[in-house]
Amino acid sequence: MNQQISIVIAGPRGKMGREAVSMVSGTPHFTLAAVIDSKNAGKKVSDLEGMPSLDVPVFDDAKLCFAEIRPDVLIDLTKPEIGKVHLEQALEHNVRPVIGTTGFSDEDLERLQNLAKEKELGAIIAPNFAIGAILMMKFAQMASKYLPDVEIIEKHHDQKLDAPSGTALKTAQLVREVREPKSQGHPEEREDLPGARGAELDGIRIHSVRLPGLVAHQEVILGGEGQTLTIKHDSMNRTSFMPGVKMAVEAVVNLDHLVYGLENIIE
Ligand SMILES: NC(=O)C1=CN([C@@H]2O[C@H](COP(=O)(O)OP(=O)(O)OC[C@H]3O[C@@H](n4cnc5c(N)ncnc54)[C@H](OP(=O)(O)O)[C@@H]3O)[C@@H](O)[C@H]2O)C=CC1
Ligand SMILES: O=C(O)C1=N[C@H](C(=O)O)C[C@H](O)C1
Repeated sequence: MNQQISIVIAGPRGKMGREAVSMVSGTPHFTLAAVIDSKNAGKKVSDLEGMPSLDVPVFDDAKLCFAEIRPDVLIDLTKPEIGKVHLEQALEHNVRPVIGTTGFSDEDLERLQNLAKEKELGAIIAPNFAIGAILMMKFAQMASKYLPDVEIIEKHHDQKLDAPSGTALKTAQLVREVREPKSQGHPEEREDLPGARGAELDGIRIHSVRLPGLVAHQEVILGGEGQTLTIKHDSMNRTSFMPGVKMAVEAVVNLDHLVYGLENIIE
């Protein structure tokens, strides 16, 4: 029988938060214990516009919420500067965080990894919860051993705050693990318009597109002599992320350290 897991969601009115509220409240062994919403303290989820009729309290302060509710897991789907703070506060209150919020630097990750280690508490930071996107990243890593010239094009809706996307960064980090840093393109190439060659991580170029109409899409293009390989993933809607969120919640309760990337859970 599945273990009953008590969950708090931060960012419930957001595009991802709404999907998460629906997934958690519809999963028999999950209990939605509270939500964290900085604008609606003291209300119930059922008072929030367009939300399901749930008698679940709304807190504006994460620390207060964790102290009063004592949930097993926090799901954070807010924005970069808030996600980091919530993760730390969750660990301080012995709550295991599942963080979908993107925009973490290498320094942030190291600090948070150390904090989870000190507390011997599970935590997951997942730049992308979609199983197809995780496979796309793994396939790109495998392919870059043989075709080490790699460029990433990520395309998102125009409400996205962070660039490059967490997925593009994670892809570049996975590629970096298996290939030497290298300079791509002509050694004497120049940018006649700054930014024309995109952002760069150890020589891997990342190009970020933001347009209305898009959801979340990424292509990894690898080039070799006389050939290219394109690995592409598209999320058409945000329900595509929910099986991964569910999997992360089920996994984090059995972890005693921070895991960065769901590829470490599905293997
Ligand atoms: N890992 C993954 O697979 C995915 C990750 N993401 C990431 O998830 C995050 C959210 O994305 P998305 O839902 O599209 O964004 P939205 O802007 O739609 O939602 C963000 C929500 O966070 C809320 N928020 C802001 N500050 C706080 C706070 N202090 N406490 C509680 N809630 C707060 C906002 O509320 P308000 O209206 O009050 O500002 C808003 O409702 C982003 O970082 C995005 O990159 C997105 C999709 C998939
Ligand atoms: O903001 C989004 O929408 C998404 N953010 C994540 C990212 O930065 O990679 C995951 C997905 O691409 C959607």
